[in-house]
Amino acid sequence: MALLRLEQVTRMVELPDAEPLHILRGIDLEVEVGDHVSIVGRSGSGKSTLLNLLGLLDEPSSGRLVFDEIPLERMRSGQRDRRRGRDVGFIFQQFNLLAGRTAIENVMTPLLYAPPQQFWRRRRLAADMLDRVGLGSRLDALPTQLSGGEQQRVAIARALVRGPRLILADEPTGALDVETGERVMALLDQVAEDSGAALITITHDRNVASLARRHYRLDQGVLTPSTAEPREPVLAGAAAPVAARPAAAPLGAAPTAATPAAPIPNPTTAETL
Ligand SMILES: Nc1ncnc2c1ncn2[C@@H]1O[C@H](COP(=O)(O)OP(=O)(O)OP(=O)(O)O)[C@@H](O)[C@H]1O
Repeated sequence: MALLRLEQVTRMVELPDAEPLHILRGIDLEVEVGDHVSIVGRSGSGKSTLLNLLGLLDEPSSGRLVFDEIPLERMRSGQRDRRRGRDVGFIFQQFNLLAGRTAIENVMTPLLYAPPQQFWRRRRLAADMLDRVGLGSRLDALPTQLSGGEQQRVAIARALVRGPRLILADEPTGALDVETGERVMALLDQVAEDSGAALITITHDRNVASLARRHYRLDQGVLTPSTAEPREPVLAGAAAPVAARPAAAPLGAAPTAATPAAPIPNPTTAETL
């Protein structure tokens, strides 16, 4: 089933005393439930602009965007905000964790609208999610006490705690070294798949892109399907090459056949919080 469909979507901005700037041109994209899509593009190709549309943060200048069978133009802004809060999880290059808040407090943030009496339930959901990304023993660590890879795993837990149907990862490994980035990406791919979420990874890193099942290239606002580019050779001392779906076990709590995954918080449960 198509979770997200873009049909001939454009995005244009009017500039004072200049020609309009056509940032996105006739974008067609369909993302299924459980899909993993990579979008690769150079700086200035329109990636952030596209991400804002995919995340229901912005509207197309023309064309149609349909989320979960509902055309964007038929959603009122409050409905769109609720959809975004409930169904879309964002992961950014710079983690964007709240300084001075512990790992578990950060992961609980998307659940904060819940009534105060549900505090322990929210805490349990957040703790389960942190356990799932291998940080079950670091619940009370502050961001400054965590490595870059660990901070990104907290950000992944935060993005997934409400059981979103779509995860948008914008250069998710951009602030990490090659080895840590590959392991974090493998984990993200795995938890997204386990929770049945669609994952769209926007990146300039072809190794990160190679994990996706479908590949696109964005060039001057034009999106075209592409094949996976060959992976970069791995430098001496860096991580061993990973397969298309590498095991994330070294991170700690990733599932294996012998040790099944901790349950992903049930979206419907999280939704009712
Ligand atoms: N509101 C705006 N007004 C004017 N120009 C804009 C606006 N938004 C984006 N642009 C321009 O549109 C182009 C695409 O911007 P966008 O931020 O989407 O690129 P990007 O691929 O995300 O780049 P990067 O990888 O460097 O972040 C850029 O040339 C940018 O300067």
